[in-house]
Amino acid sequence: MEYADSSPGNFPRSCEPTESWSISRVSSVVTQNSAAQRENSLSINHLSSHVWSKQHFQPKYTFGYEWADRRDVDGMPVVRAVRTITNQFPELKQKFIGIMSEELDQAFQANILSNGSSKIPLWGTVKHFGSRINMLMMFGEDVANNPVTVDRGLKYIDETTLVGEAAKNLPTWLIPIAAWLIRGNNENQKHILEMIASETQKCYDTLAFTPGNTHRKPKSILEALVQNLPGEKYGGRIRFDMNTTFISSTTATPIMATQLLEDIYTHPEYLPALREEARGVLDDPSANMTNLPLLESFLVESIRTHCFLATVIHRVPLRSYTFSDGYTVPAGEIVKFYQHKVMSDNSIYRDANKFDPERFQGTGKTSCDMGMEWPFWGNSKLACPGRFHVTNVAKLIAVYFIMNYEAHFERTDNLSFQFRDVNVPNPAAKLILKRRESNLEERQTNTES
Ligand code: HEM
Repeated sequence: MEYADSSPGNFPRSCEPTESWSISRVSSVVTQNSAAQRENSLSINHLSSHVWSKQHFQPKYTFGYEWADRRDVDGMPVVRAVRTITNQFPELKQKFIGIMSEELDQAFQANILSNGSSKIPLWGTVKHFGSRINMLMMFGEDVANNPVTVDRGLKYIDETTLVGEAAKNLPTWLIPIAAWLIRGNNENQKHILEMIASETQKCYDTLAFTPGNTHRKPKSILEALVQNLPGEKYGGRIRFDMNTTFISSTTATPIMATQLLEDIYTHPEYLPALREEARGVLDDPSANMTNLPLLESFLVESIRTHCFLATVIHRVPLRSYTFSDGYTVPAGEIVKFYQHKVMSDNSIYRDANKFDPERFQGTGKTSCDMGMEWPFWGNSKLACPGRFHVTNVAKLIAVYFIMNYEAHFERTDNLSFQFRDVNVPNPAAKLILKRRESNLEERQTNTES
């Protein structure tokens, strides 16, 4: 087989051998197109995403409850709820800008230099306001504007990641001790689960008092989910779906946005053209972010070169599975699609290691594409429903920065680094910002015209 490779020695990133919890079942990494295409047409009861998720998240230890497997249902309610809210991007855009503007002003003031410019920690800043944007979309404005909940939510995500790692790497008897050391009395998780319960209750109360509300436009994924599941009030499903989606999605958009900013500000020669293209976008309530060809090309190239998840489409065969070329994966072994190899393949992308901002301009390729050469969002059956929101928000953040600030990095080395199979922004990277006075005039002209 041309690409399939189950030998740990051949992995260029550090994800594989460190998965010690699966050492007895060496992970298979599949990058061959035909193999993955076939997987696409398979029942999810054969190659299970759910079993992999359980091994990855270790819910028994991280969340304190086991997961029911419901993903066989087509049009899963949470997927529909995410799509419903994603479609409201034009209405949510000004609120997203409000959060960003408030937090960037604070970061600017807190890190101001004697010459009037400011040196902000880029990742910490974007992570915080980007996570609030995600919380607004998931739970609504009250939650996103509550600083205690936002703070506890971010701590809960970090703690869950650490407890999950501990559960995968330590002997069973040590896991509760490690979990206690990491999160103490688990106050952050309790706070978030209570918030989910009380917000859910509010949505059901609204539905009960005014049944006509089933048809009103939901203001959050939670409200859309309640409308999709009117009989689930006491079922636990809402808590499961919202908690899992919160943990897995909240910091992903800020990672993408930060890496896009890294790429833009390390290619300053493109700033005039990017600004010209983005003129008016922040003030136009109908602007939908899909008509920015240079920025789109930047984003596609940024996703391709950072490829922040080296592997995707993780599955566990429930019974042994044979790929079209004869390669058999035994039941219980993890299979994952090695997208980093595809994204950096010179036969697909000429001079693949080079960051070329214009590579995709005029090609029709977009950051939301799906397919074997663009597996970033998963395969078609379980593809990420959040992808339109994520790419819209990443572009919105980039436009906000480039229209409002001149900026450069204090140092351009190690802006992102590898941690296992993830390419993460470096928290130590600092961006030096100077306000663009000319932007005020531009915005006034745009509003007048
Ligand atoms: C950079 C950000 C993100 C990336 C890279 C990403 C990527 C993915 C991938 C690879 C999958 C799995 C596909 C598969 O296994 O075949 C997935 C599933 C999913 N994602 Fe995302 N995602 C992101 C952000 C989000 C956001 C912001 C939300 C919603 C708030 C979201 C909601 C979901 C849901 C609900 C699923 C499960 C889909 C299903 O079971 O059908 N994602 N995502």
